[in-house]
Amino acid sequence: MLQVYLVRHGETQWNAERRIQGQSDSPLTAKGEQQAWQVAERARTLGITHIIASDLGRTQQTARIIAEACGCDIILDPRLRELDMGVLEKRHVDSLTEQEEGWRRTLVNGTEDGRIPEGESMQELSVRVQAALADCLKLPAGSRPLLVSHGIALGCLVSTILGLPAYAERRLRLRNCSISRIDYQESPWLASGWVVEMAGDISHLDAPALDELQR
Ligand SMILES: O=C(O)[C@@H](CO)OP(=O)(O)O
Repeated sequence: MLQVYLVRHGETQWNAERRIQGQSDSPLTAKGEQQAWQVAERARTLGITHIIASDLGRTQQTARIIAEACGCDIILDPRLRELDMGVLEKRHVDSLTEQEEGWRRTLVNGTEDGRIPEGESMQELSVRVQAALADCLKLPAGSRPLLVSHGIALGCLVSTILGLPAYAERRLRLRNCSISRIDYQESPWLASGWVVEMAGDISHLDAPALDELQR
């Protein structure tokens, strides 16, 4: 049975300031680095064989810390990037105009193919993160990959495995440096496929970050 671990990157400067990142980027805070070391310490005990990370700076920074602890190389995969939030990237969540807030809600509330102008739909996000996950099935037998990605991207992956719409990610709290695990289960009796073993576990963290975009 293939076990895949999912880790959201550590707290960043813009997470702490409640600024929308998407595919824009800001560095980890000191607390974010500490979270990354703590999740790395936990990952070290899990027999991780591959670290596959979104190519954005914050995920690479987190992945480097985990890779050092696990003694693995990092494979970068742009399909694990955060949802492209178009013209709202870099904006403070409390500074949005009524119209901009409407665009954000279109996504959050799951309007079919809703997107922020110049951004990506949840459906598009879902297709690319699922493709990245499916490629884990091509790794050699006995592999145990750990994916380093983002709040909405990982939430979308877990939601869709559960058979929920991609926008159900808002109902899942995946804090910075939380760990989730999904397994590919082959079963003649139950339907074969991905199974969620745990989601959003932060028991290894001394200083969990707030879920910064919650209101
Ligand atoms: O892009 C962002 O602002 C947040 C949204 O949850 O994602 P992450 O911090 O995980 O990249």
